[in-house]
Amino acid sequence: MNNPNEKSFPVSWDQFHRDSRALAWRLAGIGSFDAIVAIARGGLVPAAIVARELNIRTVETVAVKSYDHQSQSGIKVLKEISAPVLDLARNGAKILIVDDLVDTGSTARVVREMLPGAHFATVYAKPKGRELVDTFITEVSQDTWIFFPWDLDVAYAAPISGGTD
Ligand SMILES: O=P(O)(O)OC[C@H]1O[C@H](OP(=O)(O)OP(=O)(O)O)[C@H](O)[C@@H]1O
Ligand code: HPA
Ligand SMILES: [Mg+2]
Repeated sequence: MNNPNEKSFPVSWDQFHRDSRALAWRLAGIGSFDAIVAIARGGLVPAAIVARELNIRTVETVAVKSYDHQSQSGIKVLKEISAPVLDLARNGAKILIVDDLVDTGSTARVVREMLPGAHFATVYAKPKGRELVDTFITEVSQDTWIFFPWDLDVAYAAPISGGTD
């Protein structure tokens, strides 16, 4: 569904840390949260940064797989939200769901159904999924693939002119 992606948006660790901190600043202005549910795996890193900044100690995971490399496959929930955290939500606790990005919105839709009253936050958003997110930092176009720092390595880059250096 996202292939081929015409543009690429590589994100360094430094940039990702800054953007995740910016997300935490924005969330701090919205209210307080009792627990975070990170959507593993991509949501684990921003969730750790947001948890540190907002001093949230209860951090739960839900594992959802929707992509094989850049191709969207069927959505699979590999680990559900634990009963104690679902109970917290039922008893009125404020839950913050964190993911790295929303693309088509399939993952967000599935996790929102699990926690209907929760606040959904991502660092990046693409237009198709944007409406499913309450708070995000940076929007990129739908035909852009975001490369996260944990998927990258330092490598030679050919000169823009196309020649050799
Ligand atoms: O809005 P969508 O079209 O659902 O795409 C967004 C989801 O896709 C990626 O996860 P992925 O399924 O690749 O698993 P991962 O987090 O383990 O890398 C990303 O981390 C989001 O969770
Ligand atoms: O643009 C993306 N980058 C990384 N993972 C993704 N999963 C869905 N879209 C993306
Ligand atoms: Mg993910």
